[in-house]
Amino acid sequence: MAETTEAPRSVTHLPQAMEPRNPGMALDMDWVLRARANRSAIERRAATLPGRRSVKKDFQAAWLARAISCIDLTTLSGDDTPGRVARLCAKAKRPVRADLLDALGLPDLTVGAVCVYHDMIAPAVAALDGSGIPVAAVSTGFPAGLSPFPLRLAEIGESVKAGAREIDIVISRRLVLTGDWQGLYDEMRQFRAACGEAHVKAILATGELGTLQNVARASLVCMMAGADFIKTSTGKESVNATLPVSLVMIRAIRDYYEATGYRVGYKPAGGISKAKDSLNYLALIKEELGDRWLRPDLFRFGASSLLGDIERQLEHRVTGAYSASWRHALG
Ligand SMILES: O=C[C@H](O)COP(=O)(O)O
Repeated sequence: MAETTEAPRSVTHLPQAMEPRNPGMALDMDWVLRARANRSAIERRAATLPGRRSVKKDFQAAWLARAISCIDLTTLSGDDTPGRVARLCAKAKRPVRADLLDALGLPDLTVGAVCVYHDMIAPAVAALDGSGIPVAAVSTGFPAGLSPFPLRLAEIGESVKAGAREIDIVISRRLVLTGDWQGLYDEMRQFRAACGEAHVKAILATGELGTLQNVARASLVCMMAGADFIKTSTGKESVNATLPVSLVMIRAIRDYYEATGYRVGYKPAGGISKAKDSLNYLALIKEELGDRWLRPDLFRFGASSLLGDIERQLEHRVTGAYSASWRHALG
């Protein structure tokens, strides 16, 4: 089994994004229709990743810290309250106990963002004030994206006004399922325009797109329409982030970068709850896209419970014992 032999370069205090924003381009239908995905080859490659790559024990804590810095710490529940969001934000600012960081020789760190529904933006912005951690809001009739189009655009505007610096939109899956690439492009263009300065993550809901070829094409169309990030899932589909889907999406990101010079970010989301899984995703990104993408301006995990497991693993490295998972609620 190959091991990644290096520590991640600088765990925290990562330089702020200097990346020029993807402006998008005209819809290139030939390119979209050329995009294919060979399911069996992709599944084979994804299946061998965990066996081929492992992070050397000495560097595991640093890689787990890197994973934390890339988490969009998320709560998307009908019973969210300002109190729960404030507790989540406290965790976002101090995701790992100071004594553990000291023992592991890790500097202070925070998560990448806090991700909430519209009504929870204000309490999140208040709780994160002065921390530099952005609030991301899910939008456009999340999770199904089937509310009237003008309302979906208005929702984006309201969330930006409320202080969200990142907007996670859901695409209309039917546009993909019917091959209406122009319709998807136009929709995404308008979502991007409504976001203004806020960065836009396009949620493809890959578990509902039918084929990996559709995932590849939808990824390209959203990037052509100006997505800053492409994101797998809402977390509410029956199949959410997977390694094969990720391989398809990050190869689309690589193709887009090679053709345009613009780096688009990647966010796997939904069902990523184990520290070990987060290391597999980081290894995949490192192999396919390189180190530049292993920073929070270009990579995020959408996750509600991953942080808790990472903290348990870090604690285990210090104390030799695992604590009960209930001690790591909220994250
Ligand atoms: O975008 C984030 C997802 O909704 C979180 O999903 P999860 O609760 O399965 O971690």
